[in-house]
Amino acid sequence: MENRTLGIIGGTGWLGRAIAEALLESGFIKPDHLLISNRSGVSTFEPGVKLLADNQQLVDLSDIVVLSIRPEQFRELLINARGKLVISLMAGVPAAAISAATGADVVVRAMPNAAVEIRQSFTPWYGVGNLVELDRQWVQRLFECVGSADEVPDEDCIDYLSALSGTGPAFPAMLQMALTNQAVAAGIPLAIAQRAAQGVVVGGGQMLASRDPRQMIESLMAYRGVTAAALRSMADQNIEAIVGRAVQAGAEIARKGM
Ligand SMILES: NC(=O)C1=CN([C@@H]2O[C@H](COP(=O)(O)OP(=O)(O)OC[C@H]3O[C@@H](n4cnc5c(N)ncnc54)[C@H](OP(=O)(O)O)[C@@H]3O)[C@@H](O)[C@H]2O)C=CC1
Ligand SMILES: O=C(O)[C@@H]1CCC=N1
Repeated sequence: MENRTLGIIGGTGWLGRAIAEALLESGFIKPDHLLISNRSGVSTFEPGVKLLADNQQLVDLSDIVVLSIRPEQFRELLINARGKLVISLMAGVPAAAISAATGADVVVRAMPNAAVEIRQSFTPWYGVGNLVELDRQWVQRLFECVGSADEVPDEDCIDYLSALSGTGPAFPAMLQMALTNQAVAAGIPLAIAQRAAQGVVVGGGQMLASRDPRQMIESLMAYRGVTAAALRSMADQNIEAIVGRAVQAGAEIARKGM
């Protein structure tokens, strides 16, 4: 299983590059079993990792092919991947469209997020076609090299989770900006507002790595003071519905196809 060659089309991009680096660092893939392709010919990988200009050559030399290009770039991609396991990271491109365009009978759709950079992505994935147990385990282990991963029960979960977890740092970044901007509007100096908001998002996020969010909220609400007033205001304005609509808006784009 470890001797299979993995080819990453778009392996010098944001996701592809971080995943490739993690696979090499963890020893999951040896440099001579990793192939990368892009259009520009620019790569900063160690010399053992082959950079190819020809996507079909990458496919022919690979057992497993990862598509880590943007959906609009996929429309121009011409490859025949019949007989290969194709793993797509693309948002909003259905497995059926990938099969039709590449000839691959077995397609895995996976949805990591930008936290692959720090090996803390959550990656849901779903296989279409006859994905054998060995490949299933391989895919799971591959994405565990960049964080945690789960096989999900159907392809629609991928479209929904593209908006929920594929967006990665986007929601926390939005919260951090809102906290900063509102603090500045309330008269707090900008640098202090920025540090305070970052402390909330980063420090709070790190605590939640090992704590249950409901218990955390209940513990802080028990003071019946500042936190309770702030959170009650959010609940009164139905924060869950706002979050739900935001995720649905993203999921609709993924379902509609890009
Ligand atoms: N970034 C994110 O947070 C997330 C991204 N995704 C999905 O992952 C996919 C990749 O995104 P991301 O890594 O951010 O994108 P990037 O734009 O960073 O990377 C795309 C890569 O593809 C290469 N490329 C483009 N066209 C071709 C081609 N025809 N043949 C070979 N290589 C090509 C580019 O290199 P060059 O220009 O040299 O060709 C580049 O290295 C997208 O489909 C996106 O939907 C999913 C979840 C999160
Ligand atoms: O926004 C996008 O389309 C991609 C997929 C999920 C995160 N980034």
